[in-house]
Amino acid sequence: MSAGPRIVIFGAGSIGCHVGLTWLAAGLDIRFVGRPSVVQAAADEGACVEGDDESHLFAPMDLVVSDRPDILADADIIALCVKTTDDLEAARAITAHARPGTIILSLQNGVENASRLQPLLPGMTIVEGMVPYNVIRPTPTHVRKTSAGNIIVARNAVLEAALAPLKSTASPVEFVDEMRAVKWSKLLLNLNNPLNALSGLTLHEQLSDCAWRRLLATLQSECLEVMSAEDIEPAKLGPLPPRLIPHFLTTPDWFFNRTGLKLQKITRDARSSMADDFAAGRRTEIDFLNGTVVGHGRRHGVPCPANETVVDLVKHAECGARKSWKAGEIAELINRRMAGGAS
Ligand SMILES: NC(=O)C1=CN([C@@H]2O[C@H](COP(=O)(O)OP(=O)(O)OC[C@H]3O[C@@H](n4cnc5c(N)ncnc54)[C@H](OP(=O)(O)O)[C@@H]3O)[C@@H](O)[C@H]2O)C=CC1
Ligand SMILES: CC(C)(CO)C(=O)C(=O)O
Repeated sequence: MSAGPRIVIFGAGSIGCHVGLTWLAAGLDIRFVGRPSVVQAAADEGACVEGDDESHLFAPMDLVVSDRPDILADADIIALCVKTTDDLEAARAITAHARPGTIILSLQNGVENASRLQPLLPGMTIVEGMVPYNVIRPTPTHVRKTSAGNIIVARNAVLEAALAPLKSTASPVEFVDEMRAVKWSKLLLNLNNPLNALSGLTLHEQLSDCAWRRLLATLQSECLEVMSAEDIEPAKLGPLPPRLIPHFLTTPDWFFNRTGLKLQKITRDARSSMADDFAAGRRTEIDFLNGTVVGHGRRHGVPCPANETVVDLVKHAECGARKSWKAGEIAELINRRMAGGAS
């Protein structure tokens, strides 16, 4: 058992299980709060984490997984891994059980997590993190990393010490001073989440098709305009400066598929986390992704018809309307909105 700080993963889903099991394999003191189905699966089958050419198996006795948030009481760090739509319920449990001053590391997508969480969690120290890669979960406790990248976290001395053992592993965590730039850069990638969900395709199939990439490029161009209006320069997370990515996306399939898809190491079974929400019939994080672009665009007078169209389609789909679209159909709706028509 590790003598380091105790880390409780709140939300044992795709990211929670991937991060928690990877850190457990590195010898960190990890516990999980999850749904009863995850508690049962951990007790029956143990767990498995795959990715970065490694896999780790855990026997039931290696795991502490509970559906009772009272295990938060002796947490030094809580890694918040629920969907942003579940923040309120999570915050209530944390406030009721965790010690004041506990570090809450948000590993959620979205650019405004710290400012949204702080009033929900007064007295706690909120730190933002960013998970650049995709994870799929074939069974409740079997997770697989399905694209490239390592976690980035805002500089924080306690977290840097706690996560130092990861330095020598395949999954080191990078600490940065400018987290806002990192989060907005990730938002550019997450603008694809609704497109992937609405396409019904895997990420590999969808991104192999220039028609979908052109749509993503349009969503990103609007977001980059909004960032300029807000004086945000997105961080360079890969080989390309973020402002060049929309151009790269519109290169021919033969070129993009041999470069972009390969660089990102996107496996054939990856799907966006919003596609998971569609499949489970859950509310999505659209308000915190493309919806953020629309909101900031309105504030700055930057038109965002493509993001507006996609937000509408996802919201309608959440209410039971059509979930599966072709890229050309979405492009047509965007064109109509740009021309001032209804979508
Ligand atoms: N999946 C991915 O590849 C990536 C996801 N992200 C981000 O990470 C965050 C988590 O996403 P992801 O892991 O996909 O989501 P999941 O839905 O897979 O995991 C969240 C888990 O938390 C559970 N949960 C929610 N509230 C509670 C609660 N109060 N008590 C116990 N368990 C709870 C959920 O259960 P239930 O479903 O029953 O509500 C679910 O099992 C999101 O912000 C997402 O955008 C970032 C990068 C990649
Ligand atoms: C890694 C990425 C961008 C994959 O789509 C993601 O963040 C998600 O699925 O939510």
